[in-house]
Amino acid sequence: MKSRYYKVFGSDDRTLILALDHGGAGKIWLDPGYAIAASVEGGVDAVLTNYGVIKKFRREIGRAGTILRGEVFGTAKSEGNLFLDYGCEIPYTVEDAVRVGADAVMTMGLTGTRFDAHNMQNIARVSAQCDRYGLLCGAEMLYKTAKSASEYDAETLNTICRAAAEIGADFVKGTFIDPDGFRKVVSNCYVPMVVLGGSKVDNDRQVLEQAAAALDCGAKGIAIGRNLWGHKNIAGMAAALRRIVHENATVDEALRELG
Ligand SMILES: O=C(CO)COP(=O)(O)O
Repeated sequence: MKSRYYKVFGSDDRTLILALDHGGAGKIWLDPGYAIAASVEGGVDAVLTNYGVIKKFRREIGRAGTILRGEVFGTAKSEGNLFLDYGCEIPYTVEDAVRVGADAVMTMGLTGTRFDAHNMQNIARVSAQCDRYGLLCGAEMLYKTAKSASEYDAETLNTICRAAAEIGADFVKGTFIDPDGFRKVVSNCYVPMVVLGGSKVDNDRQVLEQAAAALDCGAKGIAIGRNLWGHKNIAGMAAALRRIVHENATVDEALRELG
């Protein structure tokens, strides 16, 4: 498991992850091989993606860490709300993950709905299986109710992230909130926390600033999707983020990677 840990996290215990696991949410016109190759060229540590993408684009992933998205959420054409109306299901086994060369499995810890316990049990099950095979289990911790889309106070974020660590997640992916609140959550979540990206913005500085702020509060990395694979210069953006994650560069220094 240690060697797989260091495929996902660098020797400084930090990670930059390309998140290409969105279920058809805008990326379906994208060439995954191109996005992966450019991100790896720019210096991502790991690629989080779906089973079929791993199988097809193994060459492009190359030596980067490989994180299998465990769930299949349905397509963007589904009726109903993917998160609120269905429990998460993980059709792949950890043995399947090993077979495609994954170093970790990412599970969806969607809380706040009537499927909360079901989804947490998925994490527990995958975590125990991952231990058996020496893979890491990541848990993406979200809280959504019919009323609140994804608004987090520190208490809520702390509850769900800590719960994931307690049932066996080796690292937790969560949303960045205000710095003071986030710092408390990170310090209470005794496994590494990685922050997720966010909706597409046309402002590189803003993306880099948010990454730097999260790391400054103790996050061990970032998992970034739309603002990386949706960028016109994917390799440059990955290189800029890498400077923030692994070199403690300032945002101005990192921006130079983008010309
Ligand atoms: O981690 C992520 C998805 O799994 C983050 O994706 P976005 O950056 O597009 O929000």
